[in-house]
Amino acid sequence: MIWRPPRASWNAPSRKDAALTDTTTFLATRRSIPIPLLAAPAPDGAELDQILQIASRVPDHGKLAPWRFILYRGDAANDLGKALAELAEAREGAPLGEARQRAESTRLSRSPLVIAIVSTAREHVKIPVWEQVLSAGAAAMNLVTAVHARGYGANWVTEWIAYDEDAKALLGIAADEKVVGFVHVGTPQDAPTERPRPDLADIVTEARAREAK
Ligand SMILES: Cc1cc2nc3c(=O)[nH]c(=O)nc-3n(C[C@H](O)[C@H](O)[C@H](O)COP(=O)(O)O)c2cc1C
Repeated sequence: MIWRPPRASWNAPSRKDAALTDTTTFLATRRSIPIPLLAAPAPDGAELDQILQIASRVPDHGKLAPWRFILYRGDAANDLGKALAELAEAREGAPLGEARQRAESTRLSRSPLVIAIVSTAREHVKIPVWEQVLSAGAAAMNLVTAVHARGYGANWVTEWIAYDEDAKALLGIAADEKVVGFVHVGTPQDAPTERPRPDLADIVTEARAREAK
């Protein structure tokens, strides 16, 4: 069933409460979908534009927009997969086995759409690079959330191609840019199983006032 985002009305307290409940349930139950379960269709046109708009609507100290998105789909995804397989083969100096050949050549076409989130953070007089990178992470998470909110599934991976300069160049990513993630997008063919989540007791502490002298 497609989860439809509530139309929040922030002026009416009763509607607001209802909207927040729905949003909370959505956020509390969202899960990544394994890539093999992401089939066509993927969002496109105005729906994809809306997802990308939401991804770019994130906290961004200094309004630098220190991130960008690249879409891989269709013939381009197939062709770039072949190029990645050739690169892997050249690296290893021997023909890839059948399974490996398939894995590399379908790296960007296992799902109907892959969206790279690229950090374009650079030194700035006021805004630390760290904060620019954090904003890019927020953009990636907003993208994942928006995809799920539209009733599709997403999975955020990096894999070797995120850290290999030759692979990055093939994919249109400059040496001074960093891959935040490749988000695979499609229509879930099955519900994912839940995974263990951290215990709040392990990750939350309460700050205490200093001891009185
Ligand atoms: C930056 C980043 C990189 C990741 N790279 C990979 C990866 O290369 N391969 C992989 O199997 N999972 C990777 N993951 C984890 C998947 O996204 C994983 O399916 C996800 O953590 C599931 O979380 P969820 O159940 O909250 O959706 C990565 C996660 C992050 C945040």
